[in-house]
Parts: sequence; structure tokens; C-alpha cells
Amino acid sequence: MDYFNYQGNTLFAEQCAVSTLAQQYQTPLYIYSRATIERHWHAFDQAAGELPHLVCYAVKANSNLAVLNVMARLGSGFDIVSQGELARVIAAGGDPSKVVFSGVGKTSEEIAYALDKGIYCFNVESEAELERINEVAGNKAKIAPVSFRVNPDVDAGTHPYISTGLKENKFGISIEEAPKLYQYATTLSNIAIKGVDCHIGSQLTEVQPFLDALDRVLVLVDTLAEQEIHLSHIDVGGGLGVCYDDEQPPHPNDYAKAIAEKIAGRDITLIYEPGRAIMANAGILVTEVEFLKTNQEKHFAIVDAAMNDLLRPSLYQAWQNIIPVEKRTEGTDKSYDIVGPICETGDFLGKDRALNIEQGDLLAVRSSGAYGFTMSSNYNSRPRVAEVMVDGEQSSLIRERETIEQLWQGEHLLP
Ligand SMILES: Cc1ncc(COP(=O)(O)O)c(C=O)c1O
Ligand SMILES: N[C@@H](CCCC[NH3+])C(=O)O
Repeated sequence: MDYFNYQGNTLFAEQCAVSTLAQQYQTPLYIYSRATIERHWHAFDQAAGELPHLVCYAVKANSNLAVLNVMARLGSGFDIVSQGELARVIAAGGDPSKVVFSGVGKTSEEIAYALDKGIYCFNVESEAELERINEVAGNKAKIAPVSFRVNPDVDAGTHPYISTGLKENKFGISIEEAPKLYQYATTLSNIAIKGVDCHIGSQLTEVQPFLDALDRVLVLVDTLAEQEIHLSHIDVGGGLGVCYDDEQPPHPNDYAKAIAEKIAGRDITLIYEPGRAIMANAGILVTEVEFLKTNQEKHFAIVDAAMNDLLRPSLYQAWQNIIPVEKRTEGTDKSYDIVGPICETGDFLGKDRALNIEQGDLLAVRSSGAYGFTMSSNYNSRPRVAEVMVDGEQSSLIRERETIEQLWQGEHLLP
């Protein structure tokens, strides 16, 4: 459920007509709905019930300051994977003491920055990283709070590029090796053990893999307790899928309830790291049809957005719904490939879409709020697009469209 709906033949974002926003802010344009973000966030927050918990929104899904600020105002925590993301959280008014730091390759500089800012904990992904964190904390005479990201070897049943919980993936430490590493951590003078973390992949459409992973994590928690290592939190990661097409992922409520039920009765805090489930359907990408073209009976709609603006279709062959901003009442559907102006055959936003369109029409690519703008680039020297947030009848520009001059900001001619 989101707030992008037709009123008559006109697509609205909350109470704002998308065509009016496109006129005001130009295209291509990302539009986000504040009400949708808040509703999705609350779904996670409320489903844990009485259990102590923290929703740590995965910043990588959409890191615009205004988006982070909406969640910071709700009291959200944040899951970050770089110094840049932590700096964004702080700039957006987020509380660093509610931040978990994930990722396989944290640099000493990033660790030092996070220690200075007082984050909640590091999700450690290797023995070498643990030693680096201990050393950096030692140099600062600080104690670093850590949690180990374990790899439970569970098949998430998702696209291979976004599956992370299998033995062959680079993420986490094998769950069998974990007790040894926890024991080792107890011998390090600048480390405090806080919890355990597990993230098995993204765009999961069933609860069962999450529960299978959690079962294995709970066995580990009990094994550690027998060894007098007591954890104060379990971080179940993110990964809950959304409906792009005809997927039927569990509602965040059902997902969070199923997890909370397994943990109930334990004196432990639950952490979630949802990204996509909060943001994907809170955003659309609006693009204008530049030309219609037919090559050997294949129809193309060449639009002003491209793979540099929204990479998911090209990278994962991801399907996202493409709908008209104004439905035409005359004419008939034709099957189009919706392609961008970039010089790559893989530059498409959708293939074989039945649409009744003309040159100059606006299209909306749905479910673009997560991993849309954050994965965009300047490929083909295309300035990155503007972002707008709507709130009822109000709209605010939350990121200006890049200018041509900004494309070479920081570049230098040879002397
Ligand atoms: C460690 C970690 N946490 C959270 C997430 C957020 O995942 P999702 O957007 O699927 O909820 C990711 C990305 O998959 C991740 O790598
Ligand atoms: N970027 C991916 C998800 C990867 C999640 C990163 N941990 C997507 O668009 O589906």
C-alpha cells in the first residue's frame, strides 16, 4: 500500500498531481511520499510489540538527507556501511548511538570516525576486521562495541547478486566458526561484545528463510551463553521483499511478528535493518517520452531517464512497473521497450510493456524509492536528477538537479 494513485486519469503522489510536479521540477525526477515512508517505518516498529527493539533503517536503500531526517524524527536507528553514510545520518539529525555499522571492508579511518561519533556497534565480518577495530580503539583508549555477522548458510531464494547468507558469499563469518571468534574477542582489551547479526539477502518474499536463519542464530546464542558469553541483542538484518510485480511478500507486520515470537521470553533486544521494505514503494521515477521509434517491427519509447538514473533493470533484469502519468482516453496499447539515451544495449527501464503513449507523455517507474537514486551515476556525463518529497499537498525539492558544471567539479587540467 502506498500513496501513488490515480484520481480519474491523473496519477497523484499523495495530494500532488505528478504532472504538475514534473512541470515544476522538470524530468527525470524522483518523487517520494513522506506518508508512505512513515507508514512503512511504523509497521516495523509496532510489530515487535512489547519486545525491546530498534529499527535501524538501511541507509544504502535511499540516503537523501530529507529521507533520513523523516526517519530520525520518528526515533529511527540506522544501518550504515561507510563513513559517508554515517556522516549523512548525523547531518540529517540522526542519533549515532542508534547506528550499527555493517560491511566487509571497514577502513581504519572509518572505524576511528565511528568510534569518535559513538555508534551503537560494529557488525564485524572477519577476524582481521576484529583485530583492526581492537587496534584502532586501543589507540584512542576506547572500547569498541561489536556484534559478529554470522553466515548461517541459508538459501534466501532471491537473485544470486543479492543473496548474502550462503557459504560461498563474501559476507559474515561461518556460524560454526563463530564461538571461537567470540572467545577470541573476550581476550581483546578494547572490545566489548554486544550481540549477533545476520543478513541473508535482499528481496526475500517468504518468511521461512528468515526463521531458518534465526533458528541457527538462536542455537549460537545459547551455545555462547553456556560459555558465559551473554549477548544483549540479536540483529536479524534486512531483506524483506516488496511487491514489484506479482510477488506476495509477507507484510512487515507478519514478518516482524514471526521473528518476535521466536525471540519472546529472552532478555534480548531485537534489531531490524530494513531498507527496501520501507523505501521501494515510497518512490517513483518520472520520465518523459522523447521519441517513439520502430525498428523492424519492434517499438521503442526513448525516454529521458536511463540506466545511470535507475540501474536495477539493467543490472538485475529487475522488473518495475511503468505507468502513464496521464492515462489517454483515445488510442490503443502497443508493446514498447522503454529505453534511455545511453549508448548501451542494456540501457532499458522495461521491456515489452503495453502502453498507449505519444511523444511528450510522462511515464512513472514505480517502486523506485529504494536502490534508485543511491545507485545512480554520471555515466555518459549525465547530471544526476532532482529528488522531491511530497507531504499531502506540499512538495519540497530535497535534492537539486546536478548542473553540467558540477560534472567536472574537482577535476583538473594538466599544468
Ligand atoms: C547488512 C545489510 N543490512 C540491511 C540491508 C538492507 O536490505 P533490504 O534493503 O533488502 O532490506 C542490506 C542490503 O541488502 C545489508 O547488506
Ligand atoms: N541494490 C540491490 C539490493 C542490494 C542490497 C544491498 N545489501 C537492489 O536494487 O535490489
